[in-house]
Amino acid sequence: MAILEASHIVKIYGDIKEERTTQALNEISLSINKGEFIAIMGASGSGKTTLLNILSGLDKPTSGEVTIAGEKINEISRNQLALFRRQQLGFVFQDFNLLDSLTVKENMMLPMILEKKTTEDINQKVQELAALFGIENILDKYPYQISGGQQQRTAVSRALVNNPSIILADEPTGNLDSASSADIMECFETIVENSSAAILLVTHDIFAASYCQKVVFIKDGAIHSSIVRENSREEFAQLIMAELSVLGGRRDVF
Ligand SMILES: Nc1ncnc2c1ncn2[C@@H]1O[C@H](COP(=O)(O)OP(=O)(O)OP(=O)(O)O)[C@@H](O)[C@H]1O
Repeated sequence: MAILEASHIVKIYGDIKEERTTQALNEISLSINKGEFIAIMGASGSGKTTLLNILSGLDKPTSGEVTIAGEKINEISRNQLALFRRQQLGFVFQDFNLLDSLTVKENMMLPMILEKKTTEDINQKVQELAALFGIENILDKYPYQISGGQQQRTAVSRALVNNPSIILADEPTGNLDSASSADIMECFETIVENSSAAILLVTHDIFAASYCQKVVFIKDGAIHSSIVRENSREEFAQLIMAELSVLGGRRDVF
């Protein structure tokens, strides 16, 4: 069942009357099923961030439609959209986006407090996710007292507290060393195995993308191709690398 459906998304930045426009997305259609784990790759400027912003309701498309969990997000009012995003979507960012003045536990609690969950439910969820991602012993620490990998595991846990239908991750391994990157990608694998949440990540990192079940390549704002993982992660990484070289663009920006 599709949890996210994007159809014919077009995004044009700028003032059409002044003729200073950039077409960032050109007729992108994409469907993500429950429990799917997908990466989007493409050269710098190909439209990845624009697409993620539109899929998450942060920005509106010039034309086209996004449906998440059966709701057309373009038709949801501003106030309702904030609520919808908190209930249906989980976000993970490159720079973790934790609140510095709150502990790990408090960072995880915040989205549940905003949802007015009971203290019992909140504590239970924190314990459950902390155990799943191995952060039980740092729950009372502040972000500056823990490593980047631990901060990202906290951010992944926070993204999951309200049981979202889909997790959107923007370069989640961008600020991590290779060991912590592997760690976070394994956390995502755990999510896919243990819940029905789908995961969509945007990345330049072949290693991170190789953990996914499918990689969609975009070029000049349109879907260029997609490949599905069938065998080992190492073999999939080779396939991704080959596809990126066909895609063209500067290698150093992937
Ligand atoms: N707010 C904006 N106003 C005008 N043009 C924009 C805006 N945001 C992005 N663009 C343009 O739209 C195109 C797609 O940009 P986008 O940021 O989505 O690419 P990207 O694939 O995420 O790049 P990167 O990998 O470097 O983050 C680019 O040509 C960019 O210059």
